Amino acid sequence: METTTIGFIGLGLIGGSIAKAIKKFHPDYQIIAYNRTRETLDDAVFEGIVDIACEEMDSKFSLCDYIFLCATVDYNIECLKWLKTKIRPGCILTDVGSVKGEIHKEITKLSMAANFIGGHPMAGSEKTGYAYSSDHLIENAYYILTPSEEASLDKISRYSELVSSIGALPMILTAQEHDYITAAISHLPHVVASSLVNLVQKLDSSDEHMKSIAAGGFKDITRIASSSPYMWQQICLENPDNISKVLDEFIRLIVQAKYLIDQKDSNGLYQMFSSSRDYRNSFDNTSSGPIKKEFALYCDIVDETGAIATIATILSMNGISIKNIGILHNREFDEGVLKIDFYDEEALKAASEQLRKRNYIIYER
Ligand SMILES: NC(=O)C1=CN([C@@H]2O[C@H](COP(=O)(O)OP(=O)(O)OC[C@H]3O[C@@H](n4cnc5c(N)ncnc54)[C@H](O)[C@@H]3O)[C@@H](O)[C@H]2O)C=CC1
Ligand SMILES: O=C(O)C(=O)Cc1ccc(O)cc1
Repeated sequence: METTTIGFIGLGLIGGSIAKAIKKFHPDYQIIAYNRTRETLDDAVFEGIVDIACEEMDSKFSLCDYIFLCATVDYNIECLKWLKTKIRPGCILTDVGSVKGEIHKEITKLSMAANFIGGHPMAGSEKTGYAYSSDHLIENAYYILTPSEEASLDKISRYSELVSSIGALPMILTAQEHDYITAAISHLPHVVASSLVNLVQKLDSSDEHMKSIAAGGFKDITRIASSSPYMWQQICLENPDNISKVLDEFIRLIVQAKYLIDQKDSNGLYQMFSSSRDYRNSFDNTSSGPIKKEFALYCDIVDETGAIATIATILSMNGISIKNIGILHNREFDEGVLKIDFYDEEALKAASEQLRKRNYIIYER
């Protein structure tokens, strides 16, 4: 039987992560990739992720059963004209872009709808580049599919199966539904995070006290302000109507909050914070979706040199990989604790057991 061949145009955070997940679950699949920076392709070939590296948009893409467009949303669209003459009839052409309406319009214009199923893994980070990609980035994440009207059921079910087989959760939406939903839960938050950071920069004095003191809460809600400016510029340019619509609603809520504060409306303020707390607490944290499942433990440590290294050594001696480690200061843990993130539940359980055995005080939440 012929091997399945999968092409990638753009091999950064998302392209790299999907390629790595495909190689992990389907080591026999052949991967062809083109990326603007050649070193990325060299790294991916060296790691055994990419089998055929292309110097340019190469006619080898005609071999592909699937082609993933994984560059920025504008470039994904730019590639279509070239691909139109190259893809084979049964090829499933897809993208991972954060906006779907524009690419669907172009696909229809170019009469490529029978081959196109839009895709969008709802996972990622503020980092860019292949170096940050990983085979588990999209694990348990919703992976939205927006099939063109002309895409056959066979293609849709084949693509859904591929998505499930690499550990993600396929969900089918129309491009319009997708762009409205992501405007609210992804695009607006990036605009808000960026505006909050710009606000503090504007208000801070020359001694930068605001910047120095900015603590957990501010950093939590502004992490995504460190994302790629070009990527987010392009996303805003492709989904302006939906972003503007949800922004209008957001501005209304901000004006309302200001009014409650100006009026010292204690009931209104309590209502505002309690309704957001209740709704936020009702979010499902078990599939990563926009909120990643965490496998974290919190550990009291004494403030002395080598304390973190000792814990890291205990875990590594027991074959437990750490995803992230750092001191956390917040009200819940007055003294500060060490927060350690793991890749999965098994590692979390094993780590708790090992550390408890050595009399560390562990909190799991
Ligand atoms: N960053 C994130 O968390 C998420 C991003 N997305 C979408 O995924 C797409 C890619 O984003 P990332 O992987 O984060 O970006 P990235 O910057 O890590 O990767 C993009 C890759 O495409 C390559 N590229 C860009 N322009 C090119 C061109 N003209 N020719 C050839 N290669 C080119 C770059 O060299 C880079 O390797 C975007 O469309 C974004 O909307 C979707 C879900 C999450
Ligand atoms: O870093 C985060 O939390 C993100 O929000 C990542 C992200 C960026 C773009 C997307 O289209 C989807 C997810």
